[in-house]
Order: sequence, then C-alpha cells, then structure tokens
Amino acid sequence: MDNKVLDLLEIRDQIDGIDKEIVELFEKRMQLSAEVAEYKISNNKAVLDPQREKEKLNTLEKYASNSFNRVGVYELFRQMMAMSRKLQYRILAEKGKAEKIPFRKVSSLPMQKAKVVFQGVEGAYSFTAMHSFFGESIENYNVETWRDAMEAIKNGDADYAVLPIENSTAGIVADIYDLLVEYHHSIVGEQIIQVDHALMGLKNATLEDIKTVYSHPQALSQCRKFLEQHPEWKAEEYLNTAMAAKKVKEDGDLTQAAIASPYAAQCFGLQILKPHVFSSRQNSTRFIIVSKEEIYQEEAGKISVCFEIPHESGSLYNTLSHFIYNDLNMTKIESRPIPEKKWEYRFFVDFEGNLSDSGVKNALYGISREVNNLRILGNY
Ligand SMILES: C=C(O[C@@H]1C=C(C(=O)O)C=C[C@H]1O)C(=O)O
Repeated sequence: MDNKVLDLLEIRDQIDGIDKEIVELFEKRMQLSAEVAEYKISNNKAVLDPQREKEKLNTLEKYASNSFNRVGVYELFRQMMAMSRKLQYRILAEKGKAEKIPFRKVSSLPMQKAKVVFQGVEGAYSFTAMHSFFGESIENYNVETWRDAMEAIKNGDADYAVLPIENSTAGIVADIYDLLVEYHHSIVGEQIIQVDHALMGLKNATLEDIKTVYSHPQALSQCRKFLEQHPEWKAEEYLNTAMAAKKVKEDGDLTQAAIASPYAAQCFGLQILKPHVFSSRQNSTRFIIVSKEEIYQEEAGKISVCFEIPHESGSLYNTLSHFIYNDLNMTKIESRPIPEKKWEYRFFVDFEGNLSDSGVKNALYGISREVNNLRILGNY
C-alpha cells in the first residue's frame, strides 16, 4: 500500500473516533433535554424558547475559528436544538400534555339520509365525481358557485359538498384552497375523475348535420386535434361542458353539438355522435368531499394541513423537518398569499398517514407549537 492510502486510513480512523464522541455527547445532550422537558411539564413552560436558542447560537458560533466554520456551527446547533425540541414534544405528548386532535375516528362516513351539494349542473364532472363517490342513489342538489356549496354546508342544508381541488394539467383550483381557509369545514374524502369528452347531439342528428360545436374553452382546446378534422364546424365557447350539452338539448337544433362527458349525454337525453374525442389518464380532476363534521375514516391514508410561518430564513425547512423526523412522506405542497399580510404565504401540505398514528400526532403537535394557525383540513 502506498503512503497516501495509509494516510487516508489513518485520517478516517481519527474521524471515526471523533464521530463516536459526537454521538456520545449528542446522547448526553438529548438526555439533558429530556430532563428539561420534565421541568417544563411541572412548570407549564413552552418547549420552544426562542430567546435561549438565539443566545446559544450567537455564543456558539463565536467559538468557531473562521467564517466557514461559523456558518457550520450555527447550522449544526440549529438542527441539534430542533431535534432536542422534537424529543421534548414527544415526552409532553406521552404525558398527555399535547392538545387533543379535534377529529373523531369513524368506521365509515355517515351516508344514511345524507344530502350532497355540488356546483354546476347535472352531467358536469363534479356530478360524475359525486356519483362515483356516493353511488347513484344519493340525494343531491346543485348550486351556482363554490361559495354557495360552502354556505350550504355551513347552514346545514347539505351534509357533504363535492368540489374540484386540482387538475392534473391545469394545476390547483386556487379559489377552493382559499374557501377551505375561510370556511372551517373539513375534507372527508376525495374522488379522481378522468377526463373523457364525447361529441353529442340530438337523438336524430348525424355527424353530417353538425355546424356548431359548443363547449368549455378548455375542453375545446383539448379536442383541437379532433376538431381540426372538421374545419366546416364552428367551435363556440360555452360556460361549462354540461351547460353546453343542456343548450343543445333545449335549442332542439340538429346542427348543434356539444363536447361534454358521456354522463352529460345521458342526463340531457343526447346521442353520442363520437365517443372519446379526448380521453386522458394524464388529464384528471381531483375532487374533495367536504363536511362540517371533523371526522376521519379508520383506513384514511392522507392528511391535509395548512399553516402560516414567520417570514424568516429556514422557517419552512424547520416546519417540514417534523415530517422527515417522524418518517412521514409528504406528497404535496402549495402556497397561497395571505391577503392581510403582503408577501407572506400560507402553506398547504399533504402527507401520508392517519390521525391515529403516533408519528403523525408527534409531527402535528410539534408543528402546531412552531407555526401560526395550523389547521388540519382533513384525513381521508
Ligand atoms: C433544551 C431546551 O429546550 C429547547 C431546546 C434548546 C436546546 O436544545 O438547547 C433550547 C431552548 C429550547 O427551545 C431548553 O429550554 O433549554
């Protein structure tokens, strides 16, 4: 072996020795932190003491001999103290000091005599989503706006609302996120609907009769390839796909067609002139089921939360570290502006888990102590 290899082995040997010492010291430090937790329980003190942490970081970084190491020491101890706090939260939770999660576990969603509200008209994709989730025989009615649907839940006019939250190509439906914050309802389920547009006309119409095709602009653009094969047709934008189908039925004009879901054809007694003019697994809309009840099902596997964090370096990182530390898989993060606070944001996070899991409880307890306005939107 040449000298350099020997050197490397020797240096690594020394590193190994130091790391072992660091681990021993780390464990001693955590043990002391656990004792602090006991003190805090007896004296009703908060886990996080920002003043103490700030002072510690200032002192410790001064021990470092150069600016590069100063940054390292700062970061190292910031992490160390975050871990120490996580241990304390766990101890407090074990001693029953964490506030209870307000959600109630149920074996299944109460469906008997349930009434569902959806936005749009029969045959709209939200209508399909509702039937897929609740079955065909569910009592339901429609309203004009998403806000109306939220109000219906608030007033007790309906037990559940079906609302679109995200489209796989167009992204989130921002208004629904904002409404979820404004109305303190909870998400109790979700339903994904694949987009499948058909061309439909009156019962006795044929493709040759068609002169005008009505649909929502997004549906028209998704079906562009198909429409280009018929340059003789005029494409007309309409409020939504189901309304376009309704119009064709009501006008009773053989030259009119609509692009909408096959379900809309069924609802309005139209004939499908050409199925799947656009169908895409890639293009799906995810709907949420909203309720006034704070309930979650035993087998629920996804949790949605939202929170606000101080406008400081590292605060999002610090919040998300609670998920990592508790081995929780985050599946989505979104941010929305907070209207009253210019350039500050509210974050929406989805992660895998059930509100009964201890890791989930630990993460939520820790986060709730370190952010503003943590809300559990639902577990479904
Ligand atoms: C250990 C404590 O709890 C927390 C963790 C700290 C640490 O690990 O040094 C410091 C302050 C607190 O935010 C403490 O209060 O001393």
